[in-house]
Amino acid sequence: MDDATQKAGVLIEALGWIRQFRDKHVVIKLGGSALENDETVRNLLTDVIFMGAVGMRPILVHGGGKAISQAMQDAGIEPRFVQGRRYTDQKTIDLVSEVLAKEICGSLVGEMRKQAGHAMGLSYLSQNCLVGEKLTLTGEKGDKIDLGRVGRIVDIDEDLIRRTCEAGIIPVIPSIALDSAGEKLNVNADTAAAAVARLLNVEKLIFLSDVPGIFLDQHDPETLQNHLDVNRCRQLIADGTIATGMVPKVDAALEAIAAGVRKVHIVDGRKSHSLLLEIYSDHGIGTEIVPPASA
Ligand SMILES: Nc1ncnc2c1ncn2[C@@H]1O[C@H](COP(=O)(O)OP(=O)(O)O)[C@@H](O)[C@H]1O
Ligand SMILES: CC(=O)N[C@@H](CCC(=O)OP(=O)(O)O)C(=O)O
Repeated sequence: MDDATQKAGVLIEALGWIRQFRDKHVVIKLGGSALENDETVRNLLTDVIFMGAVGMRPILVHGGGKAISQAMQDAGIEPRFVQGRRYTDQKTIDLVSEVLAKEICGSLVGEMRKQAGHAMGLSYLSQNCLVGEKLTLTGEKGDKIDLGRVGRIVDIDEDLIRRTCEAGIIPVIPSIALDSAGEKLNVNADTAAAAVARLLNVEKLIFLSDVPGIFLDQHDPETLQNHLDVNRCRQLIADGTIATGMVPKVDAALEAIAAGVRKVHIVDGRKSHSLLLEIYSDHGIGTEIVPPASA
């Protein structure tokens, strides 16, 4: 096949998927290592702009845990985590807000505008869309653990997010919520993305991570799982195959699916144009998590 025919083939393959996903909302969680490299971020944002340009309605929810830890260390504060959540006192929530809502959200919106995309930050700085309440964890002995200004999402401004998408603008949402008193809460970005996906009842939720997907054996690339249903995921968490940072991601995925989200993908954010390959080609590249066969 010559080069031109091959290029046309790629476009024609994409056509079916473009039709299928027209007007469908998709939540993309950007965080962790995927945010560390400028070129990676630029490529990912090009993909997001492409999705919007062909009629899909992407919504970006982002974290930035590594940048927050760096800012804390620069300020002489040692980061401390309990069950994967950052202990967040008043000084820390000020730093978290500065890094997530001002620096990272601002630069993602700026980069998309530079690439002629239409994007807008939705945060407490201008238009808040995440409503939260304080999260208290339970320790191994049933004791209550107070993490300060750490929260969980209880509601979203669905109308604001939908209106933004309908205007052809890509919402960019940092994982900070406001409580009923208007005070800021630090929310884990995986759970924030899953809550937005759940409450908007979107077609897809995509987690961009620093691995190609879920492995049965992380040391053996041949064991990458392309397709897992919810029951298999539960088994893999119970037997320890899915561990560490992947647990909250998969837990959040299972919650989103239970609430009606049709598919969750875990994709390698470091791989160039991973979003386009996952959505617009016949063979996705990461792991897709789907409802149980009988559902
Ligand atoms: N079965 C598994 N398959 C793939 N990754 C796994 C698995 N179990 C644990 N992990 C770990 O989960 C990590 C991803 O979680 P995390 O570091 O929180 O992601 P991110 O920072 O990209 O959001 C991987 O780097 C990997 O070390
Ligand atoms: C409560 C809590 O832990 N919040 C996270 C929010 C950022 C985040 O989740 O960022 P990543 O997606 O890059 O890990 C934190 O402070 O690190």
